[in-house]
Formats: sequence, C-alpha cells, structure tokens
Amino acid sequence: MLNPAFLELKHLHKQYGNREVLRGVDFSIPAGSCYALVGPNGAGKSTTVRAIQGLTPLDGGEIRMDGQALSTLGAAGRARIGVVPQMDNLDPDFTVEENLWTYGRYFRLPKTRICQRSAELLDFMALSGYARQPISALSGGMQRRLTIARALINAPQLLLLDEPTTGLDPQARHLIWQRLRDLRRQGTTLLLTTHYMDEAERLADQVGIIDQGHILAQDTPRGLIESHIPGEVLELRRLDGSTPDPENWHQQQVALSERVGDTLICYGQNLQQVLAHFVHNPDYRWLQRPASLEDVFLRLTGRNLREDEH
Ligand SMILES: Nc1ncnc2c1ncn2[C@@H]1O[C@H](COP(=O)(O)OP(=O)(O)OP(=O)(O)O)[C@@H](O)[C@H]1O
Repeated sequence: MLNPAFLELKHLHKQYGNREVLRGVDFSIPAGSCYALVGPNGAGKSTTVRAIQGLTPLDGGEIRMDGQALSTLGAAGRARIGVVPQMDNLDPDFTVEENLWTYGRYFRLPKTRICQRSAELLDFMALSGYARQPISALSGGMQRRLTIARALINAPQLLLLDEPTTGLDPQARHLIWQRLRDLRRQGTTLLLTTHYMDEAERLADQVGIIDQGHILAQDTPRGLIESHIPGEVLELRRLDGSTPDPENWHQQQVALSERVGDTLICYGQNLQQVLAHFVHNPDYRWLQRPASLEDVFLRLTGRNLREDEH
C-alpha cells in the first residue's frame, strides 16, 4: 500500500509570452518514494522543478506539500525542501566545509548541529578528508556529491535533483545512485529529472514522461514498458549500409517494427525464431536485448531532434 502523497502537482500551467511551457502537469509523489521526470530538451522538466522551489511563478495550478498549498507555507515550507540544481553552484572562494556552513547558517542551524551534520554528510558522500580543501581541488563527481551534501544540511523531507548525474563517470554515478537509494530508505521523498533512462529505471518508483509541457504517461518503469512495448527487441543492420527489409519472417513473430537510419528495430515476444534467419548470415549485424524504458520514451516522444527550444 502506497504512502499518502507528500508532493502533489495539480494542473500546473506556465506561459512565457504566448508559448505554453507547462500545459496541465499533474502528478503526485507518495512520501518516501522516488519520482523521475524524463523528457526531451525543452519539455518542461526544469520549469516544473523551479516552480516547486517557488522560483518560477505559475500561471495556473497548485502545488501541495504534505497536504498544504506550498504557496501558503513560506520560508518554513521551503526549509523542508533540498535542491540540487542542474549546474553546480558551489562557492569557489570557500572550502568544502565552508560551503556546508554557509547553508547551515542560512537555515539558522546552531553551530553544534552544523558541525555534526557536516561531518555526517561528508562521510555519507565519501568526502571525508576533503573538508579543508578548496572547491577547485575536487573532481566533477566530488563537486556533485558536495552539492548533494549541501542540499541535505537541513535534513529536508523532499529532495529535488535536476539531472543529478549528467557528465559523471560510471563510478561517480553508481555512488550517487546508492546514496539516493539510502536517502529514500531513510524516508526522504525524491523528485529527479534525468536524460538517462537507466537512471530512472534504477531509482524511480514512478516515472513520468513529459513532452511539450504535458505528461504523456506515468507508471512504474516496468509498468511503462509492459503497457507500451512487447518484451523483446532485435536491432538489425546490413553491413552494406542498406536497411534490412522485413520479409515473411517479419509477419510471424514481430509485433512492431520501425526503421531508424540503417537499422530495423523489431519488437516482439519471442524473437529467437526471427534471429535464426540472420544469426549465421555474414551480411548482418544484430543486437538482441530486452525492451527498455528508452524504447518507451522514444516511441512516445518520437526520434526527431529537439533543437529549437533554447
Ligand atoms: N525564463 C524563460 N523565458 C522564456 N522561455 C523559457 C524560460 N525558461 C524556460 N523557457 C522555455 O521553456 C521551455 C521548457 O524549458 P525547461 O528548461 O523547463 O525544459 P527542460 O525539460 O528542463 O529541458 P532540458 O532537458 O534541456 O534541461 C523551453 O522551451 C525553454 O526554452
């Protein structure tokens, strides 16, 4: 049984000039769970996160936290929300621990509490030993971890993360995923945006796919895959660069297929028999894999590049 909603977004609308960037965004996040918002560039993810922070005034809709309108909660409400912005904005003139202190003081925490929390968080984020280092001494992954530690100084109940692992190497991403799962287990409610479908699949209880300011579908990662794509995928290419032609084999086992450049992508339930046509044919290259959230994402949002939004 799901916990009651900690965060509820009801019919959010936002317009810049005559352009509607949020067109009735609705979702809710049960307390202590993780929701991932995924969407192409310009879909409205950051605008949604900024609206929750109170940075982007809305033209319509309501945000409720713990049953109350966020707009009525003021500074006390904001203090219950931690934010990890898309770009790290650590203060380069301060050391690691001074960056944590600045936030602790902002939230008017007593000195002893800041000391205790800083030590805990540096340990939690694998940064112990770097307390006195300048920001310039930290790698990109360490800066990201410090930004997350800073967002946690006040032990927020809701943590907003805008693309938390963009640009990080696999080791750094895995550590951050582990820590986000730890936080969720400790009861923190998480909302993250990401372009990495594997990240959403690994972390989120619920995933919302947003495009052009509208949630196209939302469910568990498994639920999204099961309701939109047959379970197996076969990607076929010919070595001469021509796209493989679906022949008779295509009709029998393939529920759905699409041509993407030089590749024929087949979706079905039992593609082993289809593969048998090609497995010993030196003219073909093939990849057989289970259907993923990325397949669902591309089916729902299309394969066209989104370059006009910024
Ligand atoms: N201050 C602003 N003034 C005008 N338009 C804006 C402003 N902020 C955002 N937009 C537009 O609103 C739309 C949604 O932007 P948003 O940053 O929310 O998208 P996003 O899904 O976070 O994209 P990305 O994945 O590229 O970060 C985009 O078309 C963007 O250009």
